[in-house]
Amino acid sequence: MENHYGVANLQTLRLAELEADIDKASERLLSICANDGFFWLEADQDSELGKAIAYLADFNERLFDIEEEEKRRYPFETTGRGLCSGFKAAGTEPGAFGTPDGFELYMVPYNELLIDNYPHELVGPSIVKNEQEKMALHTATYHGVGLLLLNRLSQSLGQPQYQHLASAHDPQVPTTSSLTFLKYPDQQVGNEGGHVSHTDVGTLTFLYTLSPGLQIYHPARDAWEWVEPRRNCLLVNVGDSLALMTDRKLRSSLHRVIPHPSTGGTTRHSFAYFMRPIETAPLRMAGGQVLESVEWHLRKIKVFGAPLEVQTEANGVLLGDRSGGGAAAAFPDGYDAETLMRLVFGFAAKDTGEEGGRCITLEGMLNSTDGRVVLLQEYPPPGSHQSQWHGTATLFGIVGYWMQETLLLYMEYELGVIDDINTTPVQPLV
Ligand SMILES: O=C(O)CCC(=O)C(=O)O
Ligand SMILES: [Fe+2]
Repeated sequence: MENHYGVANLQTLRLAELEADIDKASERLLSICANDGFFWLEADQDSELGKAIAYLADFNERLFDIEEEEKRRYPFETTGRGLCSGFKAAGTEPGAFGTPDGFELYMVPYNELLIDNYPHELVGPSIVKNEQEKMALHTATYHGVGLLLLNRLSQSLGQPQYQHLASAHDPQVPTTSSLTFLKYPDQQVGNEGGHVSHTDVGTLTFLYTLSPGLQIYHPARDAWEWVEPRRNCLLVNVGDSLALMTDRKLRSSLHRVIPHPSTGGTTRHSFAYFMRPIETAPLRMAGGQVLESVEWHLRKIKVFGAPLEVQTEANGVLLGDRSGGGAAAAFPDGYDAETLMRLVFGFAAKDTGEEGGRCITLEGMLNSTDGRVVLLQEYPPPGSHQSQWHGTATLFGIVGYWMQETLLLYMEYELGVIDDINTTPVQPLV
């Protein structure tokens, strides 16, 4: 596979300097979260976080050594509540190229590990049950680091409306947070498998992996860039919920996983602590609507995980009577996802006369409470000096599963094959 991607140049923060708040660590944290949305967090090997990473890296390998049959007893769709527990088999959702994804995952929910008197008992393979206490201990360490980062961000953001970030992550209140273990088995180099382009739904993601494959989208360079794994460093990124809680002062960045040219035939492991708000935390959406964090979480996870027949149905909604190609709905000759992205931006850029942002909505695509799902949100206003790619990340973040069909729809609109798409003006962002 031709490797024409550069390497992302991400900044590093040391946990110890954030704890002591020296060398302007809080200010740097805010600036990184507002610009890149991704950074390295370096942990001393003998710190609590260093020990948590070492334990979970080992656990990750052992978890995926067990028979798949045992993991399949805990499908994430029906295990626990809040779609944050259990197993997803490989190849069940669209991957980075629209063909089936190349990873399996297993989620261990925060609530069952750490909330006192939580009514749902932890279920799962015996390895998970047997190591519940250790996992609880290490998850608490991760959560504590997350709270430290949120407190430092509140401090740097200053204004009163941003002082609640830590309390919206109260460690004793139910949340959709989870420890998530991923395995990309037997990666074949080429345009298949991987993990679809997306933004993370939650607050902060703490990812650890020693295998390449992860890419981050760099808006200014209009390019995907590899993340080169680093030992003893967590890759931290801002998720949608934190972007929403800070009125998008922080950036939730687009990323994906594709097979790296050096990994043909090998297995890739990664694991993450997905820190998410308490279930009842209010999140103000782009259009002004306020959703409870759990509702937002369920919507977005359903978009990632919608069953094939629902997607086929949506092809009908999105593309007239085109017979459903499912996740692998073919692009027309000569178009790939990135060409289509450019087409979308071309379209967006042409709208420079608009006041305020625009959002494209499709009614009732998901069974959501208000019957509408925002598919594309473009902001700040076209023509503004600020980046309009941020809005595009929101497009991919929310669309996830539907991304290719949406792009195809845009292209058809752009080429005049269809003459109408439903656009609804939204409040400009401040
Ligand atoms: O496996 C990876 O490196 C990234 C996984 C990821 O982005 C996710 O699970 O949200
Ligand atoms: Fe992610």
